[in-house]
Amino acid sequence: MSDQLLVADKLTRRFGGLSANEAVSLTLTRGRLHALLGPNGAGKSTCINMLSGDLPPSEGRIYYQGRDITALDAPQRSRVGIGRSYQRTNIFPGFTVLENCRLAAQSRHQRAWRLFANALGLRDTLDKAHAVMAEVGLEAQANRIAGTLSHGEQRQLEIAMVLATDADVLLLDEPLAGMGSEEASRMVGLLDTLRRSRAILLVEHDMDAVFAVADEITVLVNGQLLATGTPAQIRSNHEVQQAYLGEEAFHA
Ligand SMILES: Nc1ncnc2c1ncn2[C@@H]1O[C@H](COP(=O)(O)OP(=O)(O)OP(=O)(O)O)[C@@H](O)[C@H]1O
Repeated sequence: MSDQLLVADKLTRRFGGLSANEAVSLTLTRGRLHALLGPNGAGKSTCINMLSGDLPPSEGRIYYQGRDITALDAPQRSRVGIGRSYQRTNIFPGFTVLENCRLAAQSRHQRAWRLFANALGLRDTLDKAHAVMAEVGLEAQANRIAGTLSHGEQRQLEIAMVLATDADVLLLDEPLAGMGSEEASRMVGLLDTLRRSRAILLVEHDMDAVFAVADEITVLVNGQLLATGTPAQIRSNHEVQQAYLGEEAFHA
């Protein structure tokens, strides 16, 4: 089905004797935000690293729009349409917001860029940069040096840079980390909008945000998939409640 953009089929990743992910399967669908939850060390980063191509799986396959992309590395996956953000902000702090977005736009079209380095190519990346700045709400900051933005704006910029690569699968690793409540609710609003035309995988510790924005939630514990379901199903799942004993989000 064309709306199923990314399918992870029984992904396993071992580090020596440890199974950081054991036969984890999940599907990312256009128009839906899928959150990945789990206590520290559950295997969330390992999972996102396998989907982004930063870490090869020990076993299992990954499909993008039906095509097996397991063998593609991270830059190749970025070019087919899978973008990721990292736990730590990953921008060029000495460049302006606009320049950061243009560099990201160029990275997707690297080959075309070299062959056709002409005015049209420059215009295309400039147009793309303006479009993504507008989409995340940073248009007014276009000429600011990225390193002088607030923490929340830097995370917005990082997402703009992922969008500039034309990604339709967004793998977002803790985009709310370190944010105050106002910045966090702005980011939740942004995720809500971005999800409409893309598929999003969200790794996030902020439970309120996850339950507010997710269409579907997968819970990992010790590298194993404990449950997948709607927020309401996950909240009332007894095994999940046990894994998160004491967490308010599961006792509402
Ligand atoms: N490169 C590595 N080498 C060895 N062990 C690793 C490596 N990366 C992760 N692990 C181990 O795999 C398990 C899962 O780690 P992972 O970082 O994926 O969990 P996580 O759910 O993202 O945790 P957190 O919420 O703390 O970020 C942990 O036991 C971790 O120590």
